[in-house]
Order: sequence, then structure tokens, then C-alpha cells
Amino acid sequence: MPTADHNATLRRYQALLAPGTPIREGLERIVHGRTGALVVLGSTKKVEKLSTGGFALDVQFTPTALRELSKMDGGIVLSSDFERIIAAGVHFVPDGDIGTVETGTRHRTADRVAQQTGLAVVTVSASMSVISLFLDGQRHTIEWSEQILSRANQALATLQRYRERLVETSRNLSMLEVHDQVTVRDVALVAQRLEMMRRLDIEMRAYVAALGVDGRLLELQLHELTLGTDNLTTALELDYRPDETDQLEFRVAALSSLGNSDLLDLTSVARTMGFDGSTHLETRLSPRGYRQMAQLTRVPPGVGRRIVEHFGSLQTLFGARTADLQEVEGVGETRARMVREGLARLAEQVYSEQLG
Ligand SMILES: Nc1ncnc2c1ncn2[C@@H]1O[C@H](COP(=O)(O)OP(=O)(O)OP(=O)(O)O)[C@@H](O)[C@H]1O
Repeated sequence: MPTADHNATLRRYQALLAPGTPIREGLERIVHGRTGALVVLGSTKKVEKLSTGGFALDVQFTPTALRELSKMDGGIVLSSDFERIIAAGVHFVPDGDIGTVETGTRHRTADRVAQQTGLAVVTVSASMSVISLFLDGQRHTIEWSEQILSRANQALATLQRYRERLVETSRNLSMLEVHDQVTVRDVALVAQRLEMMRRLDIEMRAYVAALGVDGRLLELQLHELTLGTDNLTTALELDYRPDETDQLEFRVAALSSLGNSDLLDLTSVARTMGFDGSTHLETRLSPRGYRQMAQLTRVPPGVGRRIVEHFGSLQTLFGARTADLQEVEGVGETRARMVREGLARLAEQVYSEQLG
């Protein structure tokens, strides 16, 4: 199974080979010219040791140069910053004992050179018109944008549904907060939805990286769909962190350690995010009011926090009179009235949505 390190390195190379980059442009020209290539991404002592013949060049990398030099028999070596072509027409002689499942000589060589040097090696197959990346004994096909986009669009549709569900659960939480009927289950449900979105967001970011210039629209859509989730996460943690728990011990981010099936189990979600073993899903909770206060966009965040800290709970805050609010530093008569009216509006909204 690929390690997290392998995945991170793979992402970096996918970005390097993404549409719009000079290397990708050169590789696409080779594909369209129906020739092949073997390109070692880096020039180290280990590469030198495996290299025989060919031409030492050390010239500026350009897509055209890559295309022209790949017409020669043998492989190409790029500098470690990928800015220069160090050699071309090189015949590589890697250790034949290194295992590989590849069949053709170009691809067997690429796999072995990658394993022996620890570098990435790219091939273009002349017979199959496929670009492959060899890394740590694994072969990854570099897909065309259309293929990636079709999967990315499916993931985007799922993310859209996740967002709708998150909005729904968060609205439901607001309604329960107004009625003072929140349970651990309701908070865990919002946290679960946030984590599901985060996981899909990571997958989508990999598509965006692999798509390069073709992924710009996707990136904008992704940004739009994940907007506000960080603030919601912070507010949820501030609102429901048990009094005796340290801030770092109550975190939605802790859910990243859960496997997919455990994430579907709300009891696991509640425990993992930091509710202690004695609470169960039906345990009643009272929010402090950070999330509701953050919805009053005209109240500066610092003042909002002070107000919430002063009253200690959303229910007390809902009951506060204008005069009570004015006891908080930074809250004059006008702002106090604004807060009261704002909170009343939020509560009314909940009631009208219930009817609707
Ligand atoms: N050891 C090597 N070092 C550098 N280049 C090599 C090496 N072995 C093969 N090649 C390159 O691969 C070409 C032949 O590839 P071959 O058809 O045998 O492999 P393949 O893996 O089936 O690739 P393709 O799918 O492109 O046909 C050679 O002409 C040469 O340019």
C-alpha cells in the first residue's frame, strides 16, 4: 500500500507533469509524434553510474528540445531542478536483479532506474501513446485531462451533496440550540459531515493539481463549496468543548484518524472528537453561543467573543437585556440593541423555517 510520503511525492510529480507545464507540453508532443521517451527526472551520482553512451548536453529545457532529443535511441536525463537537459541518447544499465513486472525494455529500464536511484522516471510508450511515471517501484499512468475531469466532476457532484447535507445539519443544530435541545448526537453529526467534506476536498485537490491549467474552474468551484467550513469547525469546537477539556483535546480534526466505517458511527465520532466516555449520544449539551454570534456579521469578532464569554451560554445570551449587554467592554447602547435584535432575528428565523 502506498505510504503518505509516497502519495505526497506523487502529487508533486503529478503537478510537475500537469497540463500547461513545459515538461507536459514536451511529452504531449512526443505522444502526438508517435515516438517514445524515457526521461530521468534528476541528475545524481547514482544516475551517472547507470548511464552509458549518449551525449552530455547541459542545455536549457524546452518542450521542443525534449521532443527532438527523444527521437534518438536511449533516454534523457534532466537536471534536479528540471530546468536543463543534462544528457540525451543515454543507455541505462540498472541492476537486472531489481524486480519489475514491466515487459518492454523501455519500461523495465525505467522502473529499475527509478528504484535504484530513488528518482522519478517518466516514459512515453511509442506503441501505446501512454505517459507513465515510475516512482518507488510503482507505475502511475498520467491521465489525459478529459479522463481526470470526468472523475473530478463526479466527486464535485458528491461534494455538492455533502455541502447541502452539512447546511441542513448545521441549520438543524441552530434550531435545537434555540430550543435548548441539543444532544451529543447533533454535534457529532455536524462534525461527521465536516470530516466527510474534508476527505473529499483532499481528493479534489489532487485532481486540481493533476489538471494544471485545465483545473482552474474546478479549483474555483471547490473553493466555493468549501467556503465557511473552517469557521464552522472552529465555532463548533468553541461552543461544545466540555468545560474540563483542554482546547487541544476537543477537535474535529481528530476525526482524520478514523477509518471510513468508524466515521459513520456517531459514537466513535463523539469519542474521537473529545467527548469523554461517560457521555452518550443522547446526553444534553448547551452551546456557549459562538456559532450563533458569528452569524451577526455586523458585530466585530473580538466583541462577539467577549459577549459570549461574558454570558457563558447561548440561553443566557438570548435572555440578556440591552442593559446587560452594555456591561461588556466595547458594547454601547447602539451595538447592544443591534445584538439583541440580531439574536431575536436568528431565533425567529428558526421558528419560521420550522413552519416552512
Ligand atoms: N536500457 C535502456 N536505456 C535507455 N533507453 C532504452 C533502454 N532500453 C530501451 N530503451 C528505449 O526504448 C526503446 C525500445 O523500447 P521497447 O519497445 O523495447 O520497449 P517498450 O517498453 O515496449 O516501449 P514502447 O511501449 O515505447 O514500445 C529503445 O529504442 C530505446 O530508445
